[in-house]
Amino acid sequence: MQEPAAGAGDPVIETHGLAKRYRGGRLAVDGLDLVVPRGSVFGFLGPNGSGKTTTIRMLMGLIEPTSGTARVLGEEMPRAVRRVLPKVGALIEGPALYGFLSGRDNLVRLDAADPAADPRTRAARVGAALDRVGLGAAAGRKARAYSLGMKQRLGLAAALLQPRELLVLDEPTNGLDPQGMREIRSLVRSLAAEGTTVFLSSHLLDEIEQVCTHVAVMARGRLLTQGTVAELAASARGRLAVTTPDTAEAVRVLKEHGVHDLTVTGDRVTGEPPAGLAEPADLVAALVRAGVRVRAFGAERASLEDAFVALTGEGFDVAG
Ligand SMILES: Nc1ncnc2c1ncn2[C@@H]1O[C@H](COP(=O)(O)OP(=O)(O)OP(=O)(O)O)[C@@H](O)[C@H]1O
Repeated sequence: MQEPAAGAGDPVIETHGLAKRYRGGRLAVDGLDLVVPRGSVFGFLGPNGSGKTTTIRMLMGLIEPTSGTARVLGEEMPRAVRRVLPKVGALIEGPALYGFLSGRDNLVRLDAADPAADPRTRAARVGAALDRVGLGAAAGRKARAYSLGMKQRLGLAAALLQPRELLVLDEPTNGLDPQGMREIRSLVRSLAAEGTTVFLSSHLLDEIEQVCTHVAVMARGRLLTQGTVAELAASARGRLAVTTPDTAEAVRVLKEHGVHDLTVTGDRVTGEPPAGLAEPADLVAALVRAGVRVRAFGAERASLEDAFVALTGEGFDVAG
């Protein structure tokens, strides 16, 4: 059978008006238009309950959308699920592992369940996947003795048994300690460097900033924005910060010049610059003219967190 191949420039995931209402519930996903470029590390960011897992389930053909369409690797889901899924490695809601089997035997069992996997090359394939995730030395230990991070890596190894065009990882670092998180992140980076598109959901902003090239932000089932991480961070302007012993006078002068949302912490005054501010140095000159002793002045770098707060008016669980 001729398979319609997705071209190099086509998005790996594209949805139009994708929506899901669970029986008796409100819209868990509401009119989602998502475009995931090939070669990106795409962060799907949103607080718990914002609809990330529901979206991923629809993308993987595990549940039917209530309305709208989803294309994955150029094909309509869930209609083409059997053609698409072999090209996608997915880690959704923790890997299904047998605790009484070793890490290696878990992979052997999964590989054997894949009708397309050649049994003659199984041992080599399993060995390579274990090495890929750094579990080569622990391959003979029973999976129930694995740490959460090791289990997660074993799940990734399962997703990597076959070469994949796309990896879909639902909260891959959830519940991991910082070391486990670092391991998964560095694995994601190296997979991306080899050309695999990675779509990963997370409720952690700094995780997205560290590993992703692109981001889509979800809240209450709706997509707030999507684009490159750099674009989104640039859309939020950084705060101005002045270090001075004359904080009260500094606040007065800054307010006069349109700086708002001013806060004072010790000898530091920070605030939102006015919309039209072209030259922050003019503010320094004004402060100095008013006799404020300026010890330091700077514009803090806008983070993805600033952008998120600007979008939603809400704070965010940054470090997890
Ligand atoms: N099987 C289900 N039946 C009914 N409602 C559901 C079901 N699964 C999820 N929901 C609801 O849909 C909404 C979105 O949930 P979803 O799991 O997609 O969010 P999420 O962003 O992935 O959050 P989390 O990270 O907590 O899984 C929530 O209000 C949730 O309670």
